[in-house]
Amino acid sequence: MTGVLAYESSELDWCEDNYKHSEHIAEYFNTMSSLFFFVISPIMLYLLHPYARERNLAVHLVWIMMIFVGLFSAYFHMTLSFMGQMLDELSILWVIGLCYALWFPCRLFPSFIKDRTTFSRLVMAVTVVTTLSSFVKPTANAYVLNCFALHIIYSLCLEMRVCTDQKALRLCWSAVALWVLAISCWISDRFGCSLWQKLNFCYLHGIWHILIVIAAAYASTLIAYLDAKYEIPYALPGLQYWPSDNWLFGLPYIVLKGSTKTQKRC
Ligand SMILES: CCCCCCCC/C=C\CCCCCCCC(=O)N[C@@H](CO)[C@H](O)/C=C/CCCCCCCCCCCCC
Ligand SMILES: [Ca+2]
Ligand SMILES: [Zn+2]
Repeated sequence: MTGVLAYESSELDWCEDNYKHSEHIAEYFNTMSSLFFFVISPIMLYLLHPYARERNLAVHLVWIMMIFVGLFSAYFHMTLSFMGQMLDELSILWVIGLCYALWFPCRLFPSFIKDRTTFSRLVMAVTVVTTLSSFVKPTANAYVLNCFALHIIYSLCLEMRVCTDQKALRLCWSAVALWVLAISCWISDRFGCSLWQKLNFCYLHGIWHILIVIAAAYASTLIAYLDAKYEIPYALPGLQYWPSDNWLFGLPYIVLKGSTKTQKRC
């Protein structure tokens, strides 16, 4: 057991120099940038509360679990332990599973699935199997997770093809652009480390942490907004940005201009 908790017991080691700034923290900047999850998650919990209250309080689990993703990510980069790696990757997998169960559009369900409860059970089964398989070849886990990201983007493209809502389209492009920037940093840190070491700039993985949490905030709000338009149309959902709609950068959230509760569709 102590083996998997030991410092540097993971096969992964990111580009940032180890123990450069602290003898107890393997990758200082990567650890500190994981704390960004603690900043964004409570804000998103607060901003999405009106939508969650109307639609399903389980929506709050997404950003509660993202706090754990940040915690496990910080623990992983602090220790580079195998336990840290698995906690980091499996917590991401379970957040993605939860997002699928909550928000994947009914009209994109496989034909043999008739309702969200059955779909959620299928997602649960896939998540459990993926969790167990992740111990077979742990170095492949990150690539499997990135494949889920590609499927999310593909599903978003299907949804946006029929969307004429300019605010939703802008949010979609912003989310995709942030993801492209984030994944470029992740790949560059993974495969271009010798170049970045020559340039004395080994912080790309830390920058990935900051960009991916914002991309997740954008993408999850967009999917929740499309879901709200379909499932609770009487609540007249709209999109706004915090702290101000007029700022170039802000966190998106859903405003509900109507209120009466009626029967949900799925
Ligand atoms: C219908 C589904 C809607 C889904 C909405 C999006 C839900 C967001 C879910 C997860 C958030 C990702 C959190 C990333 C944590 C990063 C921690 C980390 O750096 N881990 C690395 C090791 O330190 C590890 O190597 C990373 C592995 C890859 C993770 C891939 C995450 C995919 C995130 C998907 C984000 C969607 C963005 C879509 C943009 C249009
Ligand atoms: Ca390192
Ligand atoms: Zn990381």
